[in-house]
Order: sequence, then C-alpha cells, then structure tokens
Amino acid sequence: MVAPLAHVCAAGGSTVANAVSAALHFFAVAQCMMREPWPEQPKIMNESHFDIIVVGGGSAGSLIASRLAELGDVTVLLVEAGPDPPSESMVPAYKDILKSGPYTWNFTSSTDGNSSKALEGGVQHQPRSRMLGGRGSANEMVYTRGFPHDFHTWADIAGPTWDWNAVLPYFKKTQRLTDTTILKNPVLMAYHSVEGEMTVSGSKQTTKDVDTFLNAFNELGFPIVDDMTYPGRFGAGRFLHTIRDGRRDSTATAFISRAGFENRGKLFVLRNSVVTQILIDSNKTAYGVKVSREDESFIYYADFEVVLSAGVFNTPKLLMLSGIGPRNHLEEMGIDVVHEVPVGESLHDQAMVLIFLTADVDLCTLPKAEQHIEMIKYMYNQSGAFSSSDSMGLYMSTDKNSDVTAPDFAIYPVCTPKNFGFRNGCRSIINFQKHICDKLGAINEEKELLSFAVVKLNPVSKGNVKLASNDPKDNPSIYSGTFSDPRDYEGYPEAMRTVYSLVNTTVMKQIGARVVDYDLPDCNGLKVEDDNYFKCIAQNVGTSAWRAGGSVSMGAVLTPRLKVEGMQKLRVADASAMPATVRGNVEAPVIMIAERAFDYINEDMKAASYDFMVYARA
Ligand SMILES: Cc1cc2nc3c(=O)[nH]c(=O)nc-3n(C[C@H](O)[C@H](O)[C@H](O)COP(=O)(O)OP(=O)(O)OC[C@H]3O[C@@H](n4cnc5c(N)ncnc54)[C@H](O)[C@@H]3O)c2cc1C
Repeated sequence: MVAPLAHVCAAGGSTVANAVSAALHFFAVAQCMMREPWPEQPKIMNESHFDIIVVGGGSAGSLIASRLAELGDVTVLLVEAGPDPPSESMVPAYKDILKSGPYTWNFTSSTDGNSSKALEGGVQHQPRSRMLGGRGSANEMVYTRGFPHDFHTWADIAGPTWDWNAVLPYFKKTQRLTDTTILKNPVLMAYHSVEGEMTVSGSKQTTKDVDTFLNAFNELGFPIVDDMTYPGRFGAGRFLHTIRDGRRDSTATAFISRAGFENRGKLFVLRNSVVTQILIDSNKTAYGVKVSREDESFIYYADFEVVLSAGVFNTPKLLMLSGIGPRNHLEEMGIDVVHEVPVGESLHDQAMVLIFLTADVDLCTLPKAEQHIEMIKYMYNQSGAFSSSDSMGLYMSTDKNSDVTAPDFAIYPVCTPKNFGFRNGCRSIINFQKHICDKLGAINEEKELLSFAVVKLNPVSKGNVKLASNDPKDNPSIYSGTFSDPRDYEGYPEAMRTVYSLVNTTVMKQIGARVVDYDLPDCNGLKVEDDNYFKCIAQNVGTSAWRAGGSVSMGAVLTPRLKVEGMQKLRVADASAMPATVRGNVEAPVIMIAERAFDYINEDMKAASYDFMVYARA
C-alpha cells in the first residue's frame, strides 16, 4: 500500500543529494502518503439543477450522497462548508488535536448559571468539525451503538421502524469488522458484519495503562468484556475503533475518497461552500439552496428533494434562517415564518464529570520521550503507537435491580503523560477556569494525570438551539441544559465513588494513585465522599460529553421517514434527528440514520416514478 503512493508523491524531490535533504524528502513523502485522493473541486454554474442536494458532508451527509450516486441515475450535489480534512486527521494518535482551531465551528453553549460553574464564564466548548467527513474526520473513532433499550425508547417516540431489531441491519450494513477476537465468536458476530464499507477494528496490542485500568475495574467487581457493543453483557473493556490499516476511517474516506470517482459520475462534492438558506415556494416545498462561496452567492436547484445533514447545531440554524421553526423566536429574529414547528427545542446531550488522579509511578503507554521514534515508525509504514487508539471504558449500572439489561453510567479513563502541556488543552478544550488549569497543569509538569470522565448515559435534561441573529455567519445560540432536571444528579455519587475507590485497588496502590482535589469553594465545606459532595463536584465541573442530538427530532419536527412535518421535499438526516440519547457514542447511530435516510429517499423516488434529470458531465 505504501509504495505506489510514495512513488506518485516522490516526483518533486528526486534530485535530493545530501542526508539532510534526504531526511526532509522522507518526511515529505510520508506526509504525502497520508493524503487521501479527495475529488477535484467541481466548477458549478449558478442556477444549476440536481436531483438531490445534500447539505453538509459530515458523518451522515457523505454517506447519503455517495449511496445515492451508487444508484447510477441520480445527480447529487453535496455541499460542505469546510475544506478536505488535513493529513493529520488521518493519524489515530492525533485524535485530540482537531478539537479547536480552523477546522472547527468553535461552538460554545451556555448553561443557566446553575451548572458548569468551574468553567470559564460557565461556557461549555462544543467542538464540531468544519471539513469533509464532519466530526467523523476528527472524533475519537470509538465505535459504539447504544443498547436495545435506547431504541425501544426511539420506537416509543418515532414508531416501530426505529426499534432495535429494525435498526440493527442498518448498523451492520456499513460495518466491516476486522477485530479477530469478535470474528471468532459466533455469539458476538450475530451483531456484526464484515461486508460494509467502514472498517471497525479492535485494539492491536495490550498497553500498560489500559491493562492497569481494566484490572482495577475488575478488582472492584466489574466483568471484563470482549465486545463493548454486545447488548447481552456489559462491563469494562477496550472499545472498537473506526481505524483501517493504521489510518482513520470515516464516511468521507470510506464513501467519498475510497469509493473512487469513476463510479460516482453524477456526484458533485462542493467544498468551502456554505448553504445560507433553503429555498421554499408558497406550497411549503423545498426546491433548492442558496450557497455562499468566496463572497459570491449562488443558487442551486434540487428537483427531487433537499436533505439537511449539517449537524446538530447547524441543521436547526439553517431551518430557522429559512423560516421553519418556533413562530415567536423567528419573529423576534425578524424572519418571515414559513412553517411553525418546534425546531431546536428538544436538544439532548450527556454530561461528563472529570475526576483526576495522579500517581508516583508512570503508567502512560506513550511517554513524551518516546513519541519521536513512534512518529517515524508511523510515517514509515503506519505502524506503532500512532497507528491505533487504545481507548477503553466501563459501563456500569447504579440501578440495583437484578434484571438490569443496560448501563446508566460510563467511566472513560485517559492517561496524560508527564509534562504533556495539559494546561493548554484544559483551557482550549475543556474551558476550566484558569486556577483549575494552573493547578492541574502544575501537577502534569511533574507527574502523569489520569483523568476519568464519568458520564450519565440516559439523562432527561433538555436544552435548546436558537438563532443568535438572522445573519448566517453567526453561530447559533446553544443552551446545553446540563443538570437542568435535578433527576440527572441521581447515580453520580455512586459512579464517582467508583473512581475514588480505584485508588484502593492493588494495581493502583502499586503506582501510588491518589485523587486530585479540585478545591472548589462551593464544595469545600462538604464532607468528602458524601453524596452531596459528589453532586456539588458534578454540578460545578460537569460539561458536555459531546453527544448532542435531537435538535430537529423525530416525533417533534420530523416524521419517522425523516421528513420535516408539514413540508414537502425536505428531509433531515444527522444527529439532530435522534429522538433520544443512546448509551454510548453517537457516530454509529448517526450513520445508521443516514443509511435509513438513503433507503427512504430511494423508495420515495420509486414511489413517485421520479424522472431523473439527464445530466451530462462536461
Ligand atoms: C470532540 C468530539 C469527539 C467525538 N468522539 C466520538 C467518538 O469517538 N465516537 C463516536 O461515535 N462519536 C464521537 N463524537 C460524535 C460524532 O462524531 C458526531 O456526533 C457525528 O460525527 C455527527 O455527525 P453529523 O453527520 O450529525 O454531523 P457532522 O459530522 O458534524 O457533519 C455536519 C457537516 O455539515 C457541515 N455544515 C454545517 N453547516 C453547513 C452549511 N450551512 N453549509 C454546508 N455545510 C455545512 C459541517 O461543516 C460538517 O462537515 C464526537 C464528537 C465530538 C464533538
């Protein structure tokens, strides 16, 4: 795999003579190897017609547009606001670096002053990607689906087509599993597939930190499981990841670059182009989009329908900018009301509460000193520590009923090597107040930091997404709703106590692990480890676990076939459509929604005996 790409890229540097420039050449070639064969930026004339326009080339949009193009007859325009992903997004070990900066929308969300008080201004950071592949080009690649229980709830809200047995084939459709342990186990394999386009791989090697965490959880009585997606048993284990041959896999790599454009003659992938409005006629029928590119404005027509896949915050924003949303709010923003529906009103997210431990003995797999050599290994043949992710977690239940079939909490440990510059990420990603980052940063200069994110998987709090103004350039105003329903504190004391108990396990005692005290004024008077103490910590440091969904949800705004209720030729397929949270990460459920959306569009085209436009590529 390496040789042909290296060959293609080497052309510019073959006269290199001395050792230094040979080394530079090596890195240039390696850098080139990481490049994906993204399609050319198409030149599309103003007022061009397409059968279908998909807005947003993220986890959902890239898949939908590509599947439609596979049909052969459909002319599809995929409009993405951002550029192609940078090479570094392909490197699994760099999963954390694109949480801020030019490839993100830099969304922030507010709270009601009740929670997240240890964050600067109470503001939560909500990094969402602005590039082909969307957040799938920069997320942590953890592959989970949620539990059957979650989809029973979806079915209660959106109908039986969203129940577990009905959605499982759609999860499997995209998946190409390569994990050897699961492949050998027929019980686990009943839930997996090896035939899809996106690679889902297991952890390649055991690592000191993950082994230690697994042993510690096991000592506390939690079982170790081989497959964290298996709905029949939960406990502690390594996650599956969307990694293929040492590189990130995403719907953009699997469906746009790797699919090859010889089979995608009628798919046009337009980047660096922002949709600013959906065009709607007097019969409430969508017929195209307005696009802004390099300060010019374009209109493109969709003869069959417009599909919105702009993500959980931008999809509701675009609907509202186009006059679809809550009447009072639209009027307040000076926008003519086209259709009144509760867009933006049922946002759900999960809260994470971080607990930090430090230790006397180093545990992290990749100490800073070894990183350079690992980087060279990676650039040479995409092997070594940079080529995989060893993230793991614990699913647990705080419900003591013996018939519990799904977890209600997760704990995600991460090891930060000594002197890793924790202070910067603490400010730019988590947005903790300066004094907290100074304290944690000072510890990290001397020692490793072991962080444990404690996440309630089935919260009931709701937030909302509104417009900040009627200017498409402004980010939406996001209220996360963290702990707005006090029932969401339930279970936190027990789950947090589990992390505190880790320091008493044999393996953690051996490294001298201890909890770092946040020293929060609100909690200092409370008895450490009492329920109220833990709730106080959760209230102060709780922030988004980056699992938002439901801002344009089925049941509230969308039909079970993902169409905007009361509108024609307008569909939504992305995280916004999720009617309730799932117990785990959300990209696989979003991709499942996208697979379903494709089927619905295809069925609707057939039912309408739709005459495809005849498009001749110039
Ligand atoms: C920090 C972080 C880590 C995560 N880690 C994981 C993980 O490990 N595993 C997991 O399963 N999930 C993870 N997630 C969640 C998951 O990646 C997202 O939920 C999922 O990618 C959302 O897919 P989407 O299609 O709804 O939106 P996105 O992938 O965000 O795609 C939306 C796309 O639309 C584009 N767009 C927006 N507005 C416009 C417009 N007006 N015009 C044109 N284009 C537009 C955007 O640029 C973007 O490319 C993580 C999320 C975050 C924030």
